[in-house]
Amino acid sequence: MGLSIQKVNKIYQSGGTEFHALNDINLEIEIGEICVILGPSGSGKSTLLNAIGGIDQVESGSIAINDWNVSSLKNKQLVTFRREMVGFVFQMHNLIPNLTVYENIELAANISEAPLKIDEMIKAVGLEGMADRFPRELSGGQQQRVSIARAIVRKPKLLLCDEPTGSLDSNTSKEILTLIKQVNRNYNTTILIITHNQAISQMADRVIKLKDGRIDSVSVNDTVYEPERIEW
Ligand SMILES: Nc1ncnc2c1ncn2[C@@H]1O[C@H](COP(=O)(O)OP(=O)(O)OP(=O)(O)O)[C@@H](O)[C@H]1O
Repeated sequence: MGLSIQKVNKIYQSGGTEFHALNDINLEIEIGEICVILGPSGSGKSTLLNAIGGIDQVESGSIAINDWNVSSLKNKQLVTFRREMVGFVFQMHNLIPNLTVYENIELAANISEAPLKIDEMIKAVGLEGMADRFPRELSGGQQQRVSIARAIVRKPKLLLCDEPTGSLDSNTSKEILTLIKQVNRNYNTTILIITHNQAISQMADRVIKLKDGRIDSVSVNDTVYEPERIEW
């Protein structure tokens, strides 16, 4: 099945005027794909990601993920959908400052019926020995590792990343992308990555370009690079 988006429209109302942030978006993404979403600022990337993740409602059209018809879910079902299906990673990782690494991940694990083991998560993201540190005691890249652990501890089918390397240098970015690739491999997680960095599309199976709230192009890569081999 995978992700199927049909004729999706999103309109924002502000100050009495309407703004069409998404216009007739159609898109098919297969399970286990890494998909990069590119486009200028304001082209609708975050709006699309938030609609897919059930954070935002759309005006019309349908968004279906496996057996979930996201666009028709109501409040309580949306919460269940997000809890069972989706992990989010943002540029600003939104870790809770007065909780340790372990506790930040635990908080996410607690809302799942069968989470992965927190210690194993910490190891998997390369933070062994740092479980008791607070976010302020970590580098930006390490904080992003925690946010990835937090997103995947619930074993989401879909990992939605909004500028996950936006505030990181190129080497740290490659490490984080390598980690995201490992998540994709180990759990067959479908991954969507929003980025301004065209280079990141080298690791994608599918590249979507948005422009003015419309799909400008969709391409499928013949050659998919390992993140460490990306030419930055
Ligand atoms: N809550 C809102 N109310 C009104 N307009 C909004 C709202 N959220 C977003 N928009 C507008 O919708 C358009 C798309 O925004 P969106 O954040 O999806 O773009 P983006 O491609 O992710 O941009 P960026 O790369 O700068 O993050 C923008 O013009 C934005 O100003």
